[in-house]
Amino acid sequence: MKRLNVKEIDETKESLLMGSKRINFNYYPICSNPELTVGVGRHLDVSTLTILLQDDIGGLYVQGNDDSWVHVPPISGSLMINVGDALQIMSNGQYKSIEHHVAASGSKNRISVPIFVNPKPYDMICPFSEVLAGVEKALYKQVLYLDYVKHFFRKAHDGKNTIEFAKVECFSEVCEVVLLQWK
Ligand SMILES: O=C(O)CCC(=O)C(=O)O
Ligand SMILES: [Fe+2]
Repeated sequence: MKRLNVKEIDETKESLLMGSKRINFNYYPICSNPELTVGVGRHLDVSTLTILLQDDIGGLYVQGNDDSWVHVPPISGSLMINVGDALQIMSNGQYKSIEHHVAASGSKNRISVPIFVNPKPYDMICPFSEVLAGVEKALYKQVLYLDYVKHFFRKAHDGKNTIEFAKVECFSEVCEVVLLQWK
């Protein structure tokens, strides 16, 4: 992961990047009016990375640059890999989690089984000291990963707003985070 500026993934970083995994089973029943239905509302994943084996049905949309939705081409057997919020935080925004939503299909039932690769629940996450080297400020503060996940599940799917929870709000907090990193 070049943009994390780390040469080696040691045990601590391994735990932070991939210390726990979670699997979802999503079932989208066939729907005669898919445009009138919410499959999964717009959201960001809280993971480091999300891995999803694709089928040939489709329905996953990711946010494009100009606020448009781009349909992920359903290439059966391919892996879709999404960056999640935890990696955005730990990379100080060098990797961006991507907003997405899912629409039901008008012709087929669909099951999706995303694998979420996450920090451990009791890991404190914040931008890696390596990414902060030479950088003016930390964009995100230290948060307990479990608190972040709880915050996510407390809110309805609400697009980009989940990551606001970890944003540094004032300058003194920036200094604190940077100092902690250098100790
Ligand atoms: O069903 C999909 O294609 C993606 C599901 C999803 O975004 C999720 O479970 O977080
Ligand atoms: Fe998702």
